[in-house]
Amino acid sequence: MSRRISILGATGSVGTATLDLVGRAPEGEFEIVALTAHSNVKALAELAEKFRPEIAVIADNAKADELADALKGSGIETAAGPVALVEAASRPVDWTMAAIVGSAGLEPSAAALQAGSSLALANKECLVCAGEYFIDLARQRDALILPVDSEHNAIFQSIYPGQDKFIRKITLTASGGPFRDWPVEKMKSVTREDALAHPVWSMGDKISIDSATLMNKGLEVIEACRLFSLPPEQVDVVVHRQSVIHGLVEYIDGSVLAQLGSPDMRIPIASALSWPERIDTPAERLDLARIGQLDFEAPDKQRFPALRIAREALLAGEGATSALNAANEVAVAAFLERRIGFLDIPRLVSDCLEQLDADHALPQRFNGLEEALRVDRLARDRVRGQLASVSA
Ligand SMILES: NC(=O)C1=CN([C@@H]2O[C@H](COP(=O)(O)OP(=O)(O)OC[C@H]3O[C@@H](n4cnc5c(N)ncnc54)[C@H](OP(=O)(O)O)[C@@H]3O)[C@@H](O)[C@H]2O)C=CC1
Ligand SMILES: CC(=O)[C@@H](O)[C@H](O)COP(=O)(O)O
Ligand SMILES: [Mn+2]
Repeated sequence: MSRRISILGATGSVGTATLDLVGRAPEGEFEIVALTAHSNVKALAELAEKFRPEIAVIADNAKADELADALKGSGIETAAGPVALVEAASRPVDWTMAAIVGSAGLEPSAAALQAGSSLALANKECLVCAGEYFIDLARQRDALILPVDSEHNAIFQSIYPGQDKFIRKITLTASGGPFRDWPVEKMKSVTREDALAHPVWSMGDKISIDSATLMNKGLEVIEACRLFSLPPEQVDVVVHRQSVIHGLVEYIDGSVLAQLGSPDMRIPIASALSWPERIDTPAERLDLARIGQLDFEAPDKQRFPALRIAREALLAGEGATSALNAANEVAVAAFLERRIGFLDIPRLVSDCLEQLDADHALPQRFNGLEEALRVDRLARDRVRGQLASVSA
């Protein structure tokens, strides 16, 4: 009996890694319902021709005709625009990979859960922006959220069934990013290319910049608190440059269980795709003797303020974490467009949060997705205003 699956963000780093695994599965194992992208029609059409989904959706309305032309005569339905994206994500499937980047993934990922699909959640922004909503929705729909973010998948694999109540703390590892050994003076003038050169993982642009500022780890602390229902003080971060250990769970008896693996996203994706079973992957196997040494150090809060800013937002509640994420997305995009410096990213985020907090615009907890999206828009407008004044 084949499993019906959809991949939201099919053309991205996680999306293509997911399809690599799907392509290695036995014939008939999976029936692909929807593949989606934002604007990369060529890549989406090529994937659609290869994997034969029911529907291929491009989120950018302006690309509707280009996609329809690219798949003309293929027998594959095409659609465009945010409404079509949510519709496609709502189609009844057993399993959905949520691999759209940013808060753009909120509505389609929620639609998949609403339709009762298991949600393989790579899109950490869903939980950063509206974590309580997603957790409640999964409970209401009796749907599973399977963490794909490598650290959270590691924690998920290390929690023995029924023993979550015995957890003393969890630890997320961080590679430290490309600037882990750089003096702050040198960090002032890093280029887009420097920041995208992640020392360990090959990822999409946005998360690569987040890893360089350590905002990724801040987002992951928020993601972990909401996913595993833990208070911030029970979620630790340690810089571990080899990124061999991805996450650790310390229990009240002193036992620490961890998940290790080579830095290949196909391992956590496979874990979510096959759970509660396991499947083979082409990921390189660990050779600890060759690796030789594993290093650990505390994150440097002076050079990397983003982790502290994220933890402060977490304590302030969902309004602050949604605004943090939105402000960060706008600032990262501005850096990638070479409009601001690298160290401006955390500063813009912090300034935006201070302003919105002063305006009492940030609720402690959202009543629904619409409220989260309203705060998202508010924060984006605020940072765009700051950027306009900087570049004026
Ligand atoms: N890459 C990794 O190793 C990891 C990623 N993650 C998380 O997974 C998610 C995806 O990351 P990653 O694969 O690196 O991202 P990529 O940038 O590589 O891919 C993003 C995907 O989302 C699509 N997309 C972008 N913007 C929109 C939009 N506005 N509406 C609809 N679709 C959109 C892109 O389409 P198009 O190609 O047309 O632009 C692409 O398919 C992120 O939330 C990230 O934090 C978590 C852990 C590891
Ligand atoms: C692969 C993955 O899960 C990424 O989130 C990765 O962890 C980013 O690297 P950092 O540990 O440097 O943030
Ligand atoms: Mn991660």
